[in-house]
Amino acid sequence: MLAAYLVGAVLVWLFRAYLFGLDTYGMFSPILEAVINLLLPLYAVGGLLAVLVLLGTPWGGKAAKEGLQKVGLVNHAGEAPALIAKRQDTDNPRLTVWEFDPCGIPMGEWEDKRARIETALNITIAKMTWAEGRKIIRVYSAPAESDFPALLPWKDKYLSPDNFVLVLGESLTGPVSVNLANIPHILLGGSTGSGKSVLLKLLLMQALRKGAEVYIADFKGGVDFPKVWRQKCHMCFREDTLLYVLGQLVAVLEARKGWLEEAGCKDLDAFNEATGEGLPRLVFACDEVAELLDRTGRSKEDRDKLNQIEGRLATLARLGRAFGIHLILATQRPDTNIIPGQIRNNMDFRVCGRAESVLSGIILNNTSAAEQIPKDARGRFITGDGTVFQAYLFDQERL
Ligand SMILES: Nc1ncnc2c1ncn2[C@@H]1O[C@H](COP(=O)(O)OP(=O)(O)OP(=O)(O)O)[C@@H](O)[C@H]1O
Repeated sequence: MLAAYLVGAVLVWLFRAYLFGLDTYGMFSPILEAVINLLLPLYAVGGLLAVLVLLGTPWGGKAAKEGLQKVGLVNHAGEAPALIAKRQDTDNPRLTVWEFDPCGIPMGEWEDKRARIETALNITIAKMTWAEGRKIIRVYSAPAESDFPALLPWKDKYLSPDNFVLVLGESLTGPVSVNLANIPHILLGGSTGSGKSVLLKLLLMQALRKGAEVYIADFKGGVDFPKVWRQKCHMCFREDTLLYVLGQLVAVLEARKGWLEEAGCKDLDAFNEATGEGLPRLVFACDEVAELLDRTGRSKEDRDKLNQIEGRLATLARLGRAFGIHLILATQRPDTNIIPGQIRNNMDFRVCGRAESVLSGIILNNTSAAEQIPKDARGRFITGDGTVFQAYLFDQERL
């Protein structure tokens, strides 16, 4: 439309004598011609400026700003974020990327108002990230009607060929995975029935298939782990056994430390490559770690034992990465001080299922994150970076 406007202006200017009948105004003709000569270029320049302004404002920018204003995503001055650009995602054509100038609104507030932003923009948000050194907020969206399947059965072809990548499920942006070689420990949270035990086992199954040795603490006598698990994993059914096993893992850590130092290798993979040793990764898992570490009503002797268990877990959490020793801990209890900071702070990959705000705050440092998971969703989780995904459901009898 603007191009037609500009072409029209040029044509009018070229044929001005004919169009305005300049010759017919006698002595006023030169004045009229001068006025037209001045006005038409001004008209063209005005059009050009309009083009430039429109090019700088993406399609729908005004509506997006108004929508966000209406749902209350505003800064102290009452200003809503400005849309800078909107495009199709190059990696995943199903997604649209919205780039906003956040106008000083912190990411936490975007997360808190996620559902309202979805309504305002009529989209389903797949994830939100900072870009360009926190100058821009990128919102990755799918069409509003997009949803996760209620069930995503596990298929063996999903097993990652990469060392030591474990896959968890699928988000709207694609598969969600974690590489234990880079992020060594995983903390899973979720209220009862959220699907965290199934997710924990999904991760352990992949670790086993990749050649890791798996250690499981389970004080319910193994009822949660069918026979096939007990055959393939080292099970700890009692606190004494657990203390002993954790002691062994710390001893392995110390031994590996010496070997790596001697060989001048920075981590387990480098050591295995340099020496051809093939030392396995060791994974320790506990489905209810808050329960395990709870001292309430326990005798002095038991509390001493739990202190030692906690100390050994903390050592593994702090030093395990380089030596290929990993923790995967799950909890459903929203007790802030039961998982000690020195363990929790070293668990960098955090995932939370359906949960109350306190548990969501403990796992993800964001009390409203887990609200994005519908109450009836099973196996639906959100990661620390705000990615929602549906976990693969696998048959735990077929380990
Ligand atoms: N990924 C999934 N997809 C679909 N359904 C799932 C998924 N994971 C779990 N479920 C369903 O949810 C039920 C509860 O799962 P799970 O036992 O893992 O929950 P939980 O959070 O560990 O609860 P609890 O702590 O009480 O054991 C399962 O029996 C299964 O029917």
